[in-house]
Amino acid sequence: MAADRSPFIHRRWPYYPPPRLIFWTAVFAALIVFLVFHSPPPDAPPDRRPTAAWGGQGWERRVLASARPRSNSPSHAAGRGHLSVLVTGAAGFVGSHVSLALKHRGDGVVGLDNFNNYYDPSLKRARRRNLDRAGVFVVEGDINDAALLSKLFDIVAFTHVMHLAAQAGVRYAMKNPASYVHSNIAGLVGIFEACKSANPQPSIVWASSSSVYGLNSKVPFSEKDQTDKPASLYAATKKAGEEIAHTYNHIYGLSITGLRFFTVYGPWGRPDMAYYFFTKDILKGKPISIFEGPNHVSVARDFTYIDDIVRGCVASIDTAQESTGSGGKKKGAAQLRVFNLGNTSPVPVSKLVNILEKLLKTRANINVLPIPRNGDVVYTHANISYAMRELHYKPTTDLQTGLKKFVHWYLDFYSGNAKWVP
Ligand SMILES: O=C(O)[C@H]1O[C@H](OP(=O)(O)OP(=O)(O)OC[C@H]2O[C@@H](n3ccc(=O)[nH]c3=O)[C@H](O)[C@@H]2O)[C@H](O)[C@@H](O)[C@H]1O
Repeated sequence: MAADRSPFIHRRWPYYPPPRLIFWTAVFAALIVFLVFHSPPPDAPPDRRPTAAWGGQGWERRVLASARPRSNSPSHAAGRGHLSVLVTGAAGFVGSHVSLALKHRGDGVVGLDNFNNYYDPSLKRARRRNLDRAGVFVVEGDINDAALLSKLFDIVAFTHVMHLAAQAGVRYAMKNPASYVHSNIAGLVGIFEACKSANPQPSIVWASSSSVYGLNSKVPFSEKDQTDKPASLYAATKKAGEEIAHTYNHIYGLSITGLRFFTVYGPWGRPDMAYYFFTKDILKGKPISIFEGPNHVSVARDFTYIDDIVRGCVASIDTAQESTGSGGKKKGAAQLRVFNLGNTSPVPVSKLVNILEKLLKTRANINVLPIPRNGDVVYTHANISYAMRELHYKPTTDLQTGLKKFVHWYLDFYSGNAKWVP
């Protein structure tokens, strides 16, 4: 009888299933386990689902280890408690330097960066290797990913957020305006949203820009001056960021410090900036353009060396008061500050090129062109008395000294020998 041949009847326990059944059951179980551990949290909206780049137990362990401050950190010794800082844009120029400075003095640091290709991402990856070696884990993700930010704040009670991720570059805003809105407006709001909901709320220090002074002609630029004439979309998004900061401070009690950086340069810098691509082009014998203002006025910048900027950033963290809200509710007035971080010593771009020529021992092939109408301003000069008073900020590196360090790094880096020299 066919029924008698069936393996499933007339059997008594203990029952030993055939090997093929065991195999398929195991495959099925493994599939279920995989789906459970890789599916998004049920409340995550579909467009905010975690990507393969973050999540999982191993990832969380790395975040936690990176966020842990050293028990004998100077911040703790100075009575500021243990600091755990989320640094956005950590694989960027300023972000990588600030992350290392904080880590070296014993603070916990977690980096966040989307490694976009605005400029050569291999430079960002090289910076990330430096950070890895120092024990800073850089999460690969976007500041617009609300689920990722909320996850990071679930895992770590960050005391501070150093928000340096942005779409940089004044002239590129003509080519890709949407990227400025995405990063500098939507991304900033995303960061403030995550911070206001966090419990405890962190204090925030973020990068504004000297470009907010726009078409102002009164120099040096003071934080008290009006900033309602931005000359580029980049400047307009940074100015908008300052206003948005006011709103989040006012409604939610977030402690927020904005830093107006003045043309930051140095080792591990940004290849889209003039000093960097002038170096590259001079070495290649390619012509470079030096812009000049109306009536042949020299275009000049208050070039500021990276180490001075890092000291200003760290001092901003150390003097930031705590946010006053919790669970999205304000409990009292909170600190709101804006500082100029410049060098207070503007240098014409033609002088910068002279210094590079001497350092590179190569004559530049120069075209002098009228300044294009694409967002550039003729002159920047920071008044830094407020930062000197509140942050004890005091820039110490002149352009000659700073460019020497940059050129030294540049030659090493592109011959494959660059080591991190803080
Ligand atoms: O302080 C800021 O907030 C900004 O600083 C930086 O902007 P900028 O000061 O414009 O720097 P950068 O492009 O290096 O041009 C330097 C000089 O070279 C001149 N310049 C430029 C290109 C060229 O081909 N020729 C030339 O003369 C040019 O006219 C200018 O005078 C950051 O990029 C920006 O992200 C933002 O942080």
